[in-house]
Amino acid sequence: MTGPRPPLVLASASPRRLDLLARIGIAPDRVVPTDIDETPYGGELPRPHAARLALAKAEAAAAVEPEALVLAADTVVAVGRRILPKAETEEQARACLDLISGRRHRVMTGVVLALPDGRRLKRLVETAVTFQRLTGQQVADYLAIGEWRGKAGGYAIQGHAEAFVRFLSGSHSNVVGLPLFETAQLLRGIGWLRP
Ligand SMILES: Cc1cn([C@H]2C[C@H](O)[C@@H](COP(=O)(O)OP(=O)(O)OP(=O)(O)O)O2)c(=O)[nH]c1=O
Repeated sequence: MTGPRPPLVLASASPRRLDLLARIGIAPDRVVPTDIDETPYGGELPRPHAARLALAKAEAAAAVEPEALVLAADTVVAVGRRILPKAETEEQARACLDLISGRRHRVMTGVVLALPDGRRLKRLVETAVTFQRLTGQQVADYLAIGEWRGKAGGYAIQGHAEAFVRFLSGSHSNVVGLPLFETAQLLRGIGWLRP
C-alpha cells in the first residue's frame, strides 16, 4: 500500500469481532454496524450465503466510509445444505442444539476487505466441528445460561459450549466470528499489516 495507511473500519456490531482483532493487536479506527437483511434466499447454500452477506455488510459500510479500508464478515453454521438460524428464541436454540448434537457440522465465515480504490478482497473459511451427543439435561442447562442468544447455530464456542466440542478441524477464531489467520493475510497482502 503506497501513501498513508487508510483508517480501518470494522463493519460489524459484533463485540466478538472487535475482541478477536484485539488479540492480534488490531484496533479498528471506527466501528460501523450495518443493518442488512440476513434472510437466506430460497435454496441458498451456506457458503454463498456467508459470502453474500459479508459483501453486503462491506458495501453498506463502504458507502458511508469510502476513504477507509472496510472489514466485514458473516458467520454461518450449517448442517449439510441447511443454514441454521442465529438463535433469537430458546426454541430456536434448542432446535439448533438438537440438530448438531453428536453430529459433525460446519461453520463458515465470509470475510470481505473493501478498499477505497474499489477492490473487494474475499475469503471464505470453513471449520468442521463435532459436538458430543448432548443429553436433555445438558441442553436444558446450556439454554438456561443464555449464551446462545444472537449466535449462529445457537451456541458460542468461546463459552460453556467448548465443553461439548469433541473435534474441531480448521480455524477456531473462524467459529467465534472472524478467522484471524486469513484476515491477517488479507491485511498483509495489501501492505496494511507488515508481512
Ligand atoms: C458458532 C458461533 C457463532 N458466534 C457468533 C459470531 C457472530 O457474531 C454470530 C453470527 O452472526 P453474524 O451475522 O456473523 O454477526 P453479528 O450479527 O454478531 O454482527 P454483524 O452482523 O453486525 O457483523 O454468531 C459466536 O460468537 N460463537 C460461536 O461459536
